[in-house]
Amino acid sequence: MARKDRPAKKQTAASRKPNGGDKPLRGAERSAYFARREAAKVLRTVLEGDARRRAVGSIKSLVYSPSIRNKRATFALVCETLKHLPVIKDVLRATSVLNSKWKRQEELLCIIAYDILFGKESSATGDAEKLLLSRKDKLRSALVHLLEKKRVKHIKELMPQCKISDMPKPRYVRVNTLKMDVESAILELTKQYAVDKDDMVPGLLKLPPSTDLHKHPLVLNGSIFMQGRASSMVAAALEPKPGWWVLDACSAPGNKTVHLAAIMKGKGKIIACELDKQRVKRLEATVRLAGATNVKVKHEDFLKLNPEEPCCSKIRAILLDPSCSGSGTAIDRLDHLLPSYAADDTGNSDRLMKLAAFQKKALEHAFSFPAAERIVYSTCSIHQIENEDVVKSVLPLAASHGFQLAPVHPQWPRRGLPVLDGSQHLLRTDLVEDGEGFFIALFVRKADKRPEGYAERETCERYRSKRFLRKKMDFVNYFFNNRFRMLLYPQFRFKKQR
Ligand SMILES: C[S@@+](CC[C@H](N)C(=O)[O-])C[C@H]1O[C@@H](n2cnc3c(N)ncnc32)[C@H](O)[C@@H]1O
Repeated sequence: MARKDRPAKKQTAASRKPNGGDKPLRGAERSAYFARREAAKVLRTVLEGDARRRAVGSIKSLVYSPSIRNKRATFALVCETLKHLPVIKDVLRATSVLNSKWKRQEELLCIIAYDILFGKESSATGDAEKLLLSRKDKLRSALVHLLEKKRVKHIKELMPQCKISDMPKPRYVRVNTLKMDVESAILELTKQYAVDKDDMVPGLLKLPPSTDLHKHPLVLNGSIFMQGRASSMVAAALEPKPGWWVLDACSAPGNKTVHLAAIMKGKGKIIACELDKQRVKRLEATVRLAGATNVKVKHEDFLKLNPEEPCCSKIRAILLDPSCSGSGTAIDRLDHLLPSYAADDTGNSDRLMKLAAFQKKALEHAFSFPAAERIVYSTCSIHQIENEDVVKSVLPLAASHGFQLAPVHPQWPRRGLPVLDGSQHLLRTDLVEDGEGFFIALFVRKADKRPEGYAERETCERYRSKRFLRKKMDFVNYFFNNRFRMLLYPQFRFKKQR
């Protein structure tokens, strides 16, 4: 093919030569240049999603997508820039850098400004770098001026949200006893790590902070699940018995569903209800991976499940872990670095009130399941409005169905906020002390408070199964008593049997 006929090579960010392409960049310089551009792209997606309160993905998932080449450097740049973002924006505003031409590349300028002000100074490899480096002194004096104005000595004093995230947090894994026993899992994991058994949840193991198990064979084959301590307390608090019918009302991605299946030793039935179609796929994948054959996935709105339907009327335990603000796990997802986090922090935003209204409705619906004896309500939120307030608002209805609050993991030291009767039964985990903020409430219905119909139905079921057994025994006795006659006179077989 003649040279001029060859299709032009598609230019990617990495193949394009920065700085007009006259001088090739050295290795480190080149990777820093591209990491800044990749970080700017991720930062833009994250901030746009946050502004619309519709994240395309978490920071981690965006950085770890295949299109990002330099993942470590990009991740560090995005996180550090986000931590310093309000300060960086103030400095850029004070130095009038963000004119109409550069406004369109605001995220890139923020990344470079971070490097100049707090990181390693950028090399003058691109136009944006050249612009900010030419104003380096102005940027630095604007920062000094800002600190003086806010009456702080160090920039860290302006970033209280970063103190929590710097604390090391142990890695917890839950052994999936449907596939592997706890001792074998410990034996395997201790080949590489220091492993301790958790004293709260059976089968939960504690490993050193920042242990990376994402590619560990036991994780990949579903023998262990990377699940936090507080999250693992939820299914354990429900204590369903093997053989029960159980409902996981809002179940994707299914971590608690498969924990329930393990507690029930794979016996009985779990109905895993999920509204969101995409998340149903993740739920199904989790169930498959765990080998939880007694789980039936239902793509449905929990609020529309009819408690009188045959499958629902048998349900004896309900786990309700509805959508919530996620403020208790925001640190893991790095949400605390986002601008919207500060807005929600007051605990009274519109969004929180809408979530609380849904949570209340869902909990009220759970009480209407006729055979339900135990209901666990949980959130990964630190806000009272989603936790104690929801529980308090449903107490009269709960009582009218014969439910009352019961202690959740009584040995745990942190309990509910004292804003309702029975708050000592509620469980809270603390964002700082425990590294995550969860809330768990357990409602138990006394046997004598079950609706009349249920007691009758149960008696009826018991009666039916007894009658079936009796019939079976009659047949066996008949066969045994008449075996010789049957062999000699084939026409005699079953003649007399009704
Ligand atoms: C906090 S997550 C559940 C996490 C899950 N329990 C686990 O541990 O893996 C809440 C889930 O409820 C689902 N959801 C929200 N509203 C629902 C509804 N009305 N009916 C069923 N599922 C719902 C959401 O799509 C989301 O997947």
